[in-house]
Amino acid sequence: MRQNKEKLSNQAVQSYKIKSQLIRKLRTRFATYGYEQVHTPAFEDYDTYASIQKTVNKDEMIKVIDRSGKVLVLRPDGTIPITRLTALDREINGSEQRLFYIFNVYGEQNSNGTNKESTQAGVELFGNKRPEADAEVIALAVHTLKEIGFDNFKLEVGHAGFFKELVDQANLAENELQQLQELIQSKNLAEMEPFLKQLQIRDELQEALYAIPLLYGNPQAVLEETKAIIKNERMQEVLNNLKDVIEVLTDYDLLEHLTLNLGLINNMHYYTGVIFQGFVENIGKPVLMGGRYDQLAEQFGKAMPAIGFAYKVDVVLEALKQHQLIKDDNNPPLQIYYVPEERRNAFSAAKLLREQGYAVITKPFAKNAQQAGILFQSNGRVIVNGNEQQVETNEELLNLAELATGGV
Ligand SMILES: N[C@@H](Cc1c[nH]c[nH+]1)C(=O)O
Repeated sequence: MRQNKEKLSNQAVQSYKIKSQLIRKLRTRFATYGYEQVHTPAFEDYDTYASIQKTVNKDEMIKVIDRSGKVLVLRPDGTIPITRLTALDREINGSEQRLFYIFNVYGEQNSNGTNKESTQAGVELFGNKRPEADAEVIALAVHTLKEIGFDNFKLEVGHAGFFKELVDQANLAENELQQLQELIQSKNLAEMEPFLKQLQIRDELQEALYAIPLLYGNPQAVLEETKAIIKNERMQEVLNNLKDVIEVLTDYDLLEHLTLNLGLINNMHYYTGVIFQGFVENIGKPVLMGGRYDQLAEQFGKAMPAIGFAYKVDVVLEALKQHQLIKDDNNPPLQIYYVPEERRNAFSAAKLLREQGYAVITKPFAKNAQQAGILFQSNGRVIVNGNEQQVETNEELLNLAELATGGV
């Protein structure tokens, strides 16, 4: 029973608390897989950013001008700065690096265009291009998704190379490619058929593209179906790679959470291998995205394979709210009231309780004010929940504090 439990009326306090609990959970789990936290500045040099290929769309970046007239950009993504940090570190030479970050990214494209700032919590594993590395990172994504509390979630796994190989053969114009991606992403087969018909491409290629949205479901079954549309050696390699990763993942015992989706297309342009997205029930957008990007580090002068993912923390919070998974475990601070002669005693009691981890607010007693908590009154006794009590020892004080806050 929590007698003095008032709902925290302050929305900002409440939502920040929930956000920090989530972040704490992710941070702890990332660390238990051997990942170490790093940070990079929010401001990046625009010129460096603009010169990187396969980065974020320049129009979507938020630019700022400093006093000297230099154009800066607010980091639109976590992977690029972390890759640069790692690539430029001279002490890192081919050795594996497991890093994680929790920071904000900025852009014009975030959440329906209004919210330009969003929090990401991500991991990056550098220096390992084996399927075991892909599986480790995917397993960490699933582990954290489970831990956050969602019952029903799916991790969709695909491959950046698969779609790319097929469309490379089709020689499409930029706008055609864009349209095709959208049709595949929305699995819009009805519109896809006429769209593919009017493209000037071989029948066989049309059929393969039409099949992509259907290559979705149980990993083993999809791997089997995909064999039928393999067009060249490169596509075979992609399929073999996926098969290897799925095989390692089998030993993590989490196949039930995996869906193979060969129509998966991630927004970032740097992906070169396995890609994946985490979805929870009834939320239309992914809560996390990730994949392998083996060529990004080369742009900073070091060849370094890499794979990682990032949670869109704000989307997770939205999902938690919708799934009513937010536990109301707010304990409002304990209030200690005092009459003037008892102020010293009240302060010393508050100090002791704070040292024990209680949140305590002290206030002069006002007659008609609401007084849930402990009142230090003039005769050396206290009133808790309307009952007068004796308090002489520290132990008695702790018992009273427990009584006043509802205890456990
Ligand atoms: N930076 C990617 C996620 C990611 C992290 N590592 C690899 N991919 C994104 O914002 O979508």
